[in-house]
Amino acid sequence: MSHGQSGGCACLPSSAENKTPLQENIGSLGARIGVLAILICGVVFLIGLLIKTKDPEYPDNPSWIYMILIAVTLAVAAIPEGIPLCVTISLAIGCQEMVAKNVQVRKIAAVETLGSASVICSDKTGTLTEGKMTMTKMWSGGLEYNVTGQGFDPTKGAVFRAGVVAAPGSNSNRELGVRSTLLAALLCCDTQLFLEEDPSTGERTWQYRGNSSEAPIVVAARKVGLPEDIVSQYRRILTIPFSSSRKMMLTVTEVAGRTHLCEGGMALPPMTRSFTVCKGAPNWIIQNCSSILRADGSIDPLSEAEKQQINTQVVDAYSDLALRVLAVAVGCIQQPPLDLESEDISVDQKFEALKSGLTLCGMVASMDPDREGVQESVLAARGAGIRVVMITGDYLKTAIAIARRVDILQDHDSLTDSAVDCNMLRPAGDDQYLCDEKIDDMTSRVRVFARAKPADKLEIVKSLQRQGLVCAMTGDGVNDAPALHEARIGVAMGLQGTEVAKGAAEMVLTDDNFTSIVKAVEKGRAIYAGIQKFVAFIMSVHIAEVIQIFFCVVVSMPLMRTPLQILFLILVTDLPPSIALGMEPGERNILEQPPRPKEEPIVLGWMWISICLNGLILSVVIIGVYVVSLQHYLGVVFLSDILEKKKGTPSEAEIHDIDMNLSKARTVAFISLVFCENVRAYICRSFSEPVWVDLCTNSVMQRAVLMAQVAMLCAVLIPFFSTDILGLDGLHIGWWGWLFSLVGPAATLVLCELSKLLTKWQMKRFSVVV
Ligand SMILES: Nc1ncnc2c1ncn2[C@@H]1O[C@H](COP(=O)(O)OP(=O)(O)OP(=O)(O)O)[C@@H](O)[C@H]1O
Ligand code: NA
Repeated sequence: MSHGQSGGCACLPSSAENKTPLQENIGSLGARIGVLAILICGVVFLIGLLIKTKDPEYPDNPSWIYMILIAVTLAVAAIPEGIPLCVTISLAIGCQEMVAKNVQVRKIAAVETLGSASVICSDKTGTLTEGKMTMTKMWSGGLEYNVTGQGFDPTKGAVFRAGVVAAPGSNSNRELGVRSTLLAALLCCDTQLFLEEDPSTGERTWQYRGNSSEAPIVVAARKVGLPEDIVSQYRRILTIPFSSSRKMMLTVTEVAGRTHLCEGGMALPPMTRSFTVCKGAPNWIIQNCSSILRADGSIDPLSEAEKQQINTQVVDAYSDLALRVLAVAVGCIQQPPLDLESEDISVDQKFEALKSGLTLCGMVASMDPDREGVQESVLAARGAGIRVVMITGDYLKTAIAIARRVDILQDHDSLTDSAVDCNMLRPAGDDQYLCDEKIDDMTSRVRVFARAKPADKLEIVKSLQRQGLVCAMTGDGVNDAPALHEARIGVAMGLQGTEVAKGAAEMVLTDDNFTSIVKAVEKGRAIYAGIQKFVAFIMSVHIAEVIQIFFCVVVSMPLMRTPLQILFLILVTDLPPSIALGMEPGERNILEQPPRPKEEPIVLGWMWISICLNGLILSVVIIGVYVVSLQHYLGVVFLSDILEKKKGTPSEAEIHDIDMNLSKARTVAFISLVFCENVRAYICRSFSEPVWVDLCTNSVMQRAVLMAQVAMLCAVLIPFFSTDILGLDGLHIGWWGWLFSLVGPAATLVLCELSKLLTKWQMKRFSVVV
């Protein structure tokens, strides 16, 4: 957790929101279809004029008026008005469903970007691990100790000398090194323990308020019987808070009048007025120490050789056990080197003046269990072709040990290639990063970045995205905001995160859990796949409409539908199944496929073929139904024959009859098309799998089809609405009409299912090319 200062880099670039790839995709698709539609309209208009097409209902009107009407109909048929609407609905519903997966989406477009994530950069503490640390080992004066007990319960557990069998009932709680280290550490903590009562069960559990690294210290201090009300017994003069870039915390406490640090603790030299404690990253603290506290209470100079030895035998050894190690160093001050309480002196100056020449008092090591399911999620992400990268403030060896436990690093990984200390990114010192090529080389293979500062995250995410990867990046602190903003998918922590981090992020994990990210990616992929499915579904019906109008004009048949009927089909009967397609649960192997390339268009080559094929099948089927119906009700099919008939029968009633029969034929074609579309909605649930696989797994689809049927019945049966507004007449088509309209869906089912064989083959060829 990087609750750092709100310093320099926390300012956010205030650039306008970028469009997501999907929105760009849909936009350019729409533009292309628009151009195509205008071209087709023009061609059809000219053909119609050339062959002098006439309106069968108003044969006296000039041809060009009728052709304008047809051009409008064509435009309505060609432009897929439903797609942007369905995309918006699908994304909104996706956002809703993500909430149930503990993911709050702040920017709606992130839902689909998620599906293309190719790298997840995750924090360690609290995201991959539980962030509930328990001290299991400590070290002081050359002696090693084990700490027993579990969780934050300070009433059970004690400290025991490691490797020594203690007499029954005895422990090391009263040893000088143990008490001095824990009390000193406690003086440098701002964390409290309390009992929390579960309102439903009444069960009381110990919890902490404050910093997760400090909680185990407070717990252990109570286990050895150090005072609980430390604040009232020791007055703190100065606090230099922990920061993610300093990785240390320092406090100065007033100790005037005391001879010992605490009961059973180290002796304080005479005249000591204040007491400095610095706790934090061991390597840096040990470097700053000049002396060491021995087990008998004496203080000896600390040689470079001994520092080396402590680093390898204690710090590295504990870290290899996946423990987080904090060193505790102390200093007894008679006369402070500067005015500690002055506000004119900066925190950094005070820190510089106080941090050196300290005495190494001891080391505490805490264990942080992995979150449940993290390992499975890491493996799932890997199976899905997504790289998981750990970026942690912790020590390299601890980071490696935990990365191995959760399978971010695997046995065969070479450590020099896959795990680095972030100092490697800036070997020349702070803020002087390597050149882009060198950083890219490093980020292309490294999966564990240790001792990271917030600014490192920004460099890493920039580098990954330079390599064309779509990066999800977690963060919680104010200083993480620039990295979250830069990442295609910034992920803030809901529990531990600051408001600034949430503000910069695309989404917020309400449970801070890594597994939620992977679930969200899976969902994102399903939503994207759903969008592809309804785009294909909607596009093919438009293609069918265009072909059908084109055909009617060219062979000189009365048009099958009015613009209003087409709009009703697209926006009323077709809409619910389209939305249901967008809510498809996602095919089973969705996490076994590689992430889609960033630039990939929403409609792929093989999809175009499938769309056109479906459109063609639909138009052949529906034209067939229409022609047979015309023949059935009117006895003729072509425009010229109808006009001929009208001329031959001067009686008003007979002319009305001809118009009625034409309307009946259109109604049968309309009903049949709605049936076809409902069958196709099920067929379109998969591009390659047969329709009967998982037929009923999308319950929304059943309801959507029901809605479409009801809408269709309303359109053809409600007297005034159907006849006078839509120009349909379901009341008079007779049983022949209803039965015959079922031929359409049956033929569609067979033909579209057969076309999947071709699509399957096309898909395979496509994936070989990619
Ligand atoms: N309260 C604290 N006092 C002193 N030092 C601390 C404290 N908390 C953490 N540290 C030191 O800082 C390091 C962690 O730094 P940082 O907060 O940047 O990482 P983190 O956010 O806890 O870990 P992660 O990035 O994995 O979530 C620890 O390894 C420890 O050495
Ligand atoms: Na972002």
